[in-house]
Amino acid sequence: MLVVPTPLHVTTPAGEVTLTGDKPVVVGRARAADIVINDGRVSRRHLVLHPDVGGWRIEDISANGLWRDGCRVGGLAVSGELRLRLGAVDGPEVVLVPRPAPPMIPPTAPTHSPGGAPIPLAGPSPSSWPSPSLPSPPGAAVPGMEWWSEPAPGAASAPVPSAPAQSGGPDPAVGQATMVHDRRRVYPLTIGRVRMGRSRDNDINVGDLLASRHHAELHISVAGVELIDLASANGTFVNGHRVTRARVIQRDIIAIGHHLFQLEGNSLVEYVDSGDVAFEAQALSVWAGTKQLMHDMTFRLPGRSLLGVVGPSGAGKSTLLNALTGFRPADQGSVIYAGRDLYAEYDELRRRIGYVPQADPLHDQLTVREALVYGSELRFPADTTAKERRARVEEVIGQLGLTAHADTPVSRLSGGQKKRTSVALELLTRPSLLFLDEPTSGLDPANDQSVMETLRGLAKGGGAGSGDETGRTVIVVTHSVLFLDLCDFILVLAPGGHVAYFGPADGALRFFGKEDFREFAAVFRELEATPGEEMAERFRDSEFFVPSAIVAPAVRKAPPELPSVRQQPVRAQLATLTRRYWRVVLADRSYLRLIIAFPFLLGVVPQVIRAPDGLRALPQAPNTDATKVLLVLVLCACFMGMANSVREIVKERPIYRRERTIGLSRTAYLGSKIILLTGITTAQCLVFTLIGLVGRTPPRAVVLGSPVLECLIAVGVAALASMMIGLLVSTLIDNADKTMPILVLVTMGQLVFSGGLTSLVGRPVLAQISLLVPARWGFAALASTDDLNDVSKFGNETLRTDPTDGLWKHSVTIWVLDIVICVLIGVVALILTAVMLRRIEPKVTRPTGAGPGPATGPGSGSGGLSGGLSGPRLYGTGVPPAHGSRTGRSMPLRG
Ligand SMILES: Nc1ncnc2c1ncn2[C@@H]1O[C@H](COP(=O)(O)OP(=O)(O)OP(=O)(O)O)[C@@H](O)[C@H]1O
Repeated sequence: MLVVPTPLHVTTPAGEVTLTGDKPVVVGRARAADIVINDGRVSRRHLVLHPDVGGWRIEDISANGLWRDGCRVGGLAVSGELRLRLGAVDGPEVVLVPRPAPPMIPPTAPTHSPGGAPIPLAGPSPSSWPSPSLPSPPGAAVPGMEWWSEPAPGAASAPVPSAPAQSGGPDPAVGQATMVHDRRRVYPLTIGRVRMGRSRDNDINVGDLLASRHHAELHISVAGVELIDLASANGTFVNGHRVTRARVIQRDIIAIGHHLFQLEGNSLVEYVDSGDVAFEAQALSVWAGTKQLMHDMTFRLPGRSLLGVVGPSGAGKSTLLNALTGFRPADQGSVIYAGRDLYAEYDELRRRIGYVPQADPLHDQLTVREALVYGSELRFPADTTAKERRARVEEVIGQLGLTAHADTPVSRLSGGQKKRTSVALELLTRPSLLFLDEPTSGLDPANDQSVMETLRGLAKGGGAGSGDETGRTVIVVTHSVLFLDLCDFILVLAPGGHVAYFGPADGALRFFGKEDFREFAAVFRELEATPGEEMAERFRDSEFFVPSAIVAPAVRKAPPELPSVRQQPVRAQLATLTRRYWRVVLADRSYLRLIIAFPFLLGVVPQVIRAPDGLRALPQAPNTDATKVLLVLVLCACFMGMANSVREIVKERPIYRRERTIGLSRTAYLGSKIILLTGITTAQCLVFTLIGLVGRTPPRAVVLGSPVLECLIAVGVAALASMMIGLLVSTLIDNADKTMPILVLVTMGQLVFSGGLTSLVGRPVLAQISLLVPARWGFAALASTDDLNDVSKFGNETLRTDPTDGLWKHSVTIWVLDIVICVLIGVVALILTAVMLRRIEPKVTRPTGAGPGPATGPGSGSGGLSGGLSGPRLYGTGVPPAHGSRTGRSMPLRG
């Protein structure tokens, strides 16, 4: 007979669980703790619960101790109910209640589920909850599922009878309270499998385009509930983290798209994140080195709010936007969405964020509908049908009032319509939070007003029965103040990232003593002239400041590298992007005409050179015309290749940056460029080389039997390698205007280092540099085919004193070497381009070493808003906190 350890019921701010295992359990703030309590007063590893014979023992391993009834206590044995505070007299409470021991179990007890398969025992997900030493005996409670009714033998597929929460099990009502979203449906669970997904043949139909057709499966047994992701495109999440397989217990939040599920009693309750939830910034501070860019930024927005963020240039608006979106998380503080920590659960919650950058991420050549269709292909799982995507596209077109312009190219839209198209692109995935960076910049007042009205409409939603029932939180950073009265709340930033005002729009006018927002320019001047701390102090001392809560600042460690949010396999993305790129090329008629005319026009250039003797060797004189013809050939090809590509990435920067955050694959993006540009450049080279070589073909081939074919290959690889260099340049520069001078410079460099203008043999530095230049190798391959050493009589003491060039040798090895090295240069340029592309991608994690960290944080820093209070303030909105406020929220237990 084995002794089953006495169960211990543990209640913490992080949730409740009954421990039945025989291994010690660590409670602390560290993510690696078995029970994680996210509170600054709790040590990373605060206490250990040791199972002992006949009970449990507590070991204190904290810095600030365990507190009981106002006194610090050391290690204790748990004999009855024990209430402890961690880290301080008023620290988070842990309640320990021993439960009656289960019956003695014979060692031969079954170790398998009724179905026969071994089932991992339930516990907090994802995996490392200490599991009991023995399986649950028949009739006994299952760890983590003590509320679960035991099925009758053979009743595996029968519905689990509804059972009231037993003592010791979590109260279903409490679990319910942790969820602030709309409760939609309750699914009674049965022992067996429950499949969830978008398709109607699932047990639970998830009506969300972000869900895959067959998305995930719940395996329910007496031992617990296991969640298995069915290789979904968009991922299955438990408590904010993507999982492929995880055990779930009460209060764990399972997320599939916007649909959230929780075990409540013996049912699975579905909630839908419709966007109508509170959003809070809590004590956000950002540093760049030792400079603090943002000070204790704290505010709370109820659901369906439109917030306008204004402030003079350099006040910190972009810094705030980056912190709120998680693109560049704050060094200190939290962003709370629907009661959940955005940074901690970013992997899941980032998918609820829509972000419209200042530069519209749109291809001018595409129509509104085309832009949205391609956008939907990139954003939705590969198993969505074109019909499903099309329906959503038409829905957002209608929602944004773009129906009349659906087939208009983006280039012909007004500024306001263009901005609405960018917003439509974001709305495809129904984000609950929509951020816009200066959407009205450059717009006339009429368009400015129409965009702001659109944003207000998006915040409020269309009401019951509409396609957009509940609205969302919309945060707009703007320089334009004319229509700020359309905002529900205004956040005025003072230089240094201080809050100069936060509250209702009309309150801002009264606070700054203005009649109208048109007078707000004077406010900006005042903000620029006054230290940020002083402006913040003024606001804090005013009647407009509503301190509604005090929260402890949370110092954040750098978030881990997150997996990609890719919805589509790379191949599918490659196909979509290539089609879109091709459509863009076709739609731009003038560009299309140019790339078609290019090879014909350039092909004439070598023909202008008089070469009566063609490319052949003359018996008694050097044929200098041959060198000129070959040089012009290779140079035009290099120019053409680079000209094709040098603007391609820089002109699409805003699109690339935005699409990267929604899961665009770098490989697919670069691949689509390479495929199309290679096709265009190769076709151009074919035409151009054939025209250029009319009447002047090298007499003998080296390798392939056809001198023309060899010339085509030599010209082609030089052009393609130059094209890759063009892409690299396009990645490195930040402005398309810089492409022209760089193109000229690089082409001149290719001319000098080609070896056709002047001999590079025996010229140390020049010779080495030339080895990196595609024109050098392309020209060498042409020269090898033509045997240019002989044709130009190099090395012939009596006719030309120039030494022969080893790379021009008319030999198979040398010709192949020339081609291979030229190809390698292209490959290296491509690899560098892929590496350099990272530089222009939005950063989603804090750079290591940024900011002085907690030790020199706000408490010991410049003072700012925190002077006088024990923690940063939460500026209330003047309205009651939404039901999603953080207070009372249970954090999930982590394994
Ligand atoms: N990496 C950095 N290092 C040092 N200072 C920085 C850094 N990034 C931003 N800043 C400074 O932080 C302040 C806030 O910058 P931010 O771009 O957020 O302002 P902004 O209000 O968005 O300005 P604008 O309206 O001109 O876009 C500015 O003074 C800026 O110079």
